[in-house]
Amino acid sequence: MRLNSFDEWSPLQEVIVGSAENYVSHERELSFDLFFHENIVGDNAQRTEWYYPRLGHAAEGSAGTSANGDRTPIKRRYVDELNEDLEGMAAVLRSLGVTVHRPMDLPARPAEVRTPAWPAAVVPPLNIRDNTLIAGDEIIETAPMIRSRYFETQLLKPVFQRYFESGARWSVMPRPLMTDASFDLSYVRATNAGGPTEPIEDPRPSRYDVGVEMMLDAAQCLRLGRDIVVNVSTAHHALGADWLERHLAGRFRVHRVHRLSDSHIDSMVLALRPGTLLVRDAAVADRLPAPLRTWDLIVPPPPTENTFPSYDADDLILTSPYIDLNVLSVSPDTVLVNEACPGLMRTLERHGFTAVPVRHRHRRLFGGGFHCFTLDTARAGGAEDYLS
Ligand SMILES: NC(=[NH2+])NCCC[C@H](N)C(=O)O
Repeated sequence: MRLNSFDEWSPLQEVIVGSAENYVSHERELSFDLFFHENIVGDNAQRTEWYYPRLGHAAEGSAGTSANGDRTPIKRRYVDELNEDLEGMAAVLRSLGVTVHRPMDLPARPAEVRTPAWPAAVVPPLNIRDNTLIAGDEIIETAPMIRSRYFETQLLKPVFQRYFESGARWSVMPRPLMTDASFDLSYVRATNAGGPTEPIEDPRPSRYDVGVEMMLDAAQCLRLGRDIVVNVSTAHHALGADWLERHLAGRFRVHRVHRLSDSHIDSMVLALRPGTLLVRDAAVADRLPAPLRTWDLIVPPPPTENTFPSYDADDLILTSPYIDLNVLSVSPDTVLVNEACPGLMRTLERHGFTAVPVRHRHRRLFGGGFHCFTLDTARAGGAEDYLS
């Protein structure tokens, strides 16, 4: 087990696939609403066609959310089917010769954690891409932005420890106190002004307020050998990018992009091989560092509503319909794609890729696709310079 992962496309040797065991509810409180509100506003408010309104009573829940959060239950059928799909994904990866690791499962009893500033529920380690950046031979646990995900990387410890024992570096970005005042609310308030979703409640004062803190998800990053593109939309993201830049100085070049999306960029742009980007829209390239603007762009057909299961009014939709752009490359010419997206598969095949269809039904309910719920820990590529 040697940790080595510098890019998103070179031959995949080892990967962690997330777990949704005992995913019983979403906890609605400021940090959750802020993150998914941003997403739900539509990933980037400048493009109204990317709006997708929050559904059901849960939408009203954010106005009256208690300090400990409002637990919005998730139907057991969805969780069971998601776990079936995760097992199916793992089986496909193994059939392609990839070593698959899994996190510890969340126990069945409702877990709760407490910090000096707040208590929170604990959600399973599903979208493991979000809270850990693998930068070459280093595990970097990023500074979380959602209270119910604060200790999520603890469930990955057995895997991380084995990589560390094999020589990996292992760092943790400073953990935020994550009081309401830790968040820069200006962006989400500006993008919501008069928009279709409810405003974020005023932050509650706390004795632990220290001002805006660094909070940055690894899914805001795109890894390209010795270069890492980082999306920054808020002051708390910018502080996280400052830490990353300082920590990686001399090993990686960090390139900031401004508000490419509200936070995560892996359903906006992915690099499928050197010189080729999969993008939601050709205009995305204009927001990227100059060397990437000359790369070939693959723009799949826009998603259609019948691509997704129909849901009830009380089911919380957590992603845009563009979530299936969130593919996973197992090599520079082979990509795992949601089997419900024949248009995307055909588009990739026209560009010379092998598209491997994999079932993943409820990606909109759990906030992520194939790239989100995997963490590629060993690929063949190295710290190449793809941007010169
Ligand atoms: N690593 C992740 N969880 N990425 C998911 C990004 C989903 C994106 N906000 C969308 O709504 O399409």
